[in-house]
Amino acid sequence: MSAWHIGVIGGSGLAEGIGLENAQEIAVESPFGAPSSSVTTGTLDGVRMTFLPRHGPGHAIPPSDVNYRANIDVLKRCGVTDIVSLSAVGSLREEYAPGHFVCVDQMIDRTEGRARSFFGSGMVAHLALADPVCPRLSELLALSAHHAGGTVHPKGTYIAIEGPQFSTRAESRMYRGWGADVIGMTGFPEVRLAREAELPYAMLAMVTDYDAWRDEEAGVEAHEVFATMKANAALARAAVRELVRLLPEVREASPIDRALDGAFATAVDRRDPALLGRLDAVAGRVLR
Ligand SMILES: CSC[C@H]1O[C@H](OP(=O)(O)O)[C@H](O)[C@@H]1O
Ligand SMILES: Nc1ncnc2[nH]cnc12
Repeated sequence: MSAWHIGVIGGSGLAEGIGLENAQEIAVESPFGAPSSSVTTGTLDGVRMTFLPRHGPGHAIPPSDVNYRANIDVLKRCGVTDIVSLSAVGSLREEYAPGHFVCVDQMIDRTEGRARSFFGSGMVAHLALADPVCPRLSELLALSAHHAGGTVHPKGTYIAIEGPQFSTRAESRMYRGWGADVIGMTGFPEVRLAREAELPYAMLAMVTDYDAWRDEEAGVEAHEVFATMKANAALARAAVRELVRLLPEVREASPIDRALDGAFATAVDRRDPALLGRLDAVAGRVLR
């Protein structure tokens, strides 16, 4: 049992932050390179919160160039216990309309060539990812978004594409056929890395468009995403404020807090000391 410390990763249209009290901006270094930005740390209703804009100040970093490893490492170094991702998504279902929230529960990875693990040669780790999202945090998030006045879908399968271009109609229809409900460009490898860092992760996805699968309509364009996000950013911030009110006073342990237990394949005498050094925050609990 411990205190909550929620890390919020703000996506498109949410770089300005979530209105923290006693806010302090801190530049935190990571052995995995430069994070998207300095973090803003503070409180909301007495709960410790740390905010990081995924695409950096002024949205200068595209999805393929976000240093997801540094971002997660930095949040871990700040003492974050759980991560909430705020993300703009396209909808692949008629009933998930622009302006609605989706609390994603399953995810499909179509990204390419992004650094997707903190581990590697000299320290091999295999973690379970059958349920990529933390059910406890995701349920609380769905309730918070509902309390904030949003229309919320408590489940949905998210597919991450490499981007930066949006999908063709054929791709969009194929993803529907695969069972995906919403589409974005940033959920992977973020969710993989959060799990490796033993941080429960939930995504509050905000539907901004219908992607490209509807025959009678033009495909999504970026200005549509930005306009919908602008209109709904206040609702997303309100959902985060509601989340803080709904959190149980004490944080019960989650199985994800121990995700690295039993995950290491590499014999102790074959481990790479340089890599182990970089893992001081992410895997500090087990390697100390
Ligand atoms: C601006 S349209 C595409 C852009 O929006 C989403 O970003 P985020 O997930 O950070 O909210 C999507 O993944 C793309 O990066
Ligand atoms: N249609 C879409 N495809 C990929 N990422 C998105 N982010 C918002 N809308 C999107």
